[in-house]
Amino acid sequence: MSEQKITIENGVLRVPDNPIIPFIEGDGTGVDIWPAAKLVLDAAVEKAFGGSKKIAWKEVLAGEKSFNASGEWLPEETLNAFREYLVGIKGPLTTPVGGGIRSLNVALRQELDLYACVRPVRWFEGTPSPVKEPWKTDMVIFRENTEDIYAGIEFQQGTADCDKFGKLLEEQFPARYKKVRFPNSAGYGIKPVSQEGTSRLVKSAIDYAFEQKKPSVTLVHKGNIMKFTEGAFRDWGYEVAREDYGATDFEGGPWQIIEKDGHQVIIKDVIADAFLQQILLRPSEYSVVATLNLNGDYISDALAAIVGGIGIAPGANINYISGHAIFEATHGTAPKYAGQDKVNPGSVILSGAMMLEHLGWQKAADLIYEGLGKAIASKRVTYDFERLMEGATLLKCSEFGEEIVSNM
Ligand SMILES: NC(=O)C1=CN([C@@H]2O[C@H](COP(=O)(O)OP(=O)(O)OC[C@H]3O[C@@H](n4cnc5c(N)ncnc54)[C@H](OP(=O)(O)O)[C@@H]3O)[C@@H](O)[C@H]2O)C=CC1
Ligand SMILES: O=C(O)CCC(=O)C(=O)O
Ligand SMILES: [Mg+2]
Repeated sequence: MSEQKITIENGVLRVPDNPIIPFIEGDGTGVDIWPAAKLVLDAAVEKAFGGSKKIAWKEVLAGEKSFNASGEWLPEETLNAFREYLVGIKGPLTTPVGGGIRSLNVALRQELDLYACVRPVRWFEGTPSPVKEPWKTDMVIFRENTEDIYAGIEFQQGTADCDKFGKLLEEQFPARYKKVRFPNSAGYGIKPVSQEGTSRLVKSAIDYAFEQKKPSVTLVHKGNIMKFTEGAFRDWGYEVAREDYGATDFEGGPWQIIEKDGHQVIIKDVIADAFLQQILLRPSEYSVVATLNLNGDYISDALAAIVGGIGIAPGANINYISGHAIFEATHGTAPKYAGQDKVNPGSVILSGAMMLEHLGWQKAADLIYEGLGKAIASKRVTYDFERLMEGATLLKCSEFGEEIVSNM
């Protein structure tokens, strides 16, 4: 078997039996999680395909490991590897609050134009949950990944640039400038939201809903307040449903309905704050969720908490057109646990299972779901679950990986 690149032809991935897959170990708990995840992914592929398929892992550096080695946080070589090999996976990377480097996670998404952050939220039987009926939460978040305030256009209070920007506002847009409550001590952030960015994200959510036979796509926004960004997201979302999918008014509108190949998908919308209470009160009304970058960040952690926490919340950053994808957990580096072989490796493992599905290696992904499900059901779990379960056995991060493998 020779190591080969994954390629894309006419929008279809061509996956060799021994694909080269770049990975970033990650900062903080990355050193604990990555080896456990690799063990599980390799074992699942081996078991599913009896040795006829195998991932050729290629380590690429980013974050603290890279900075210590070369003085660079995100080397061009790493970006080029993800560009060249199309599909990769990563552990979490640190982002300092306030000053310092901007998020490397966000930079990777922007550099590769990975416009859809796809985060499925499902409950595994036996997982401890703060709600009474966690099985009713079964959603997939499509978070716009390249725009919104994550574009990083900010002006720091007290700098010459900030003064210049304030002056521009004052001179060119005096009525709006008057609305700035404390102009002499304000910093500013800009929130770009475009029709192109919205349309491609909402399309990927609608396509997914048809592929997976889901009943609805809900556009989550705060369009009552931010009319020309969040409100425009809603309007453009409905527009793409009508213009690209032939959607028609549902019960008089603005909700829409699309019918295709014997399946119906309702396109609806909800304001973000109402949505955050409804996911606790009426979760079964929501299925696929399309939303902007910041809303999606908040919503993914909130939904993860309902089904067991960010320790088992997976994700993928995908450009459905170019074929580029980087799979990664929803959680961060959890620095207080770094190097303790303690945290739950489930998020990166399930992100890896999503990657295997993306490669068309469903059999291997299913083995991971089976192994993880059985490990949780037998109450042999890491600290985050053990502390909430009665009669559970506490496992280390590495032991939980081994437990999944032995349950495949
Ligand atoms: N995509 C990425 O790489 C991301 C990176 N980050 C970065 O990570 C750093 C730390 O961020 P922070 O806000 O503390 O968020 P984290 O997600 O790292 O941690 C918050 C809490 O979540 C729980 N948690 C996190 N990971 C796991 C796990 N694997 N298993 C079980 N529980 C887990 C822990 O809860 P408890 O204390 O209850 O045990 C932890 O204290 C920051 O630099 C941030 O910018 C953040 C999010 C995503
Ligand atoms: O990049 C970061 O530090 C945070 C990213 C994040 O919170 C997320 O991807 O959910
Ligand atoms: Mg987040």
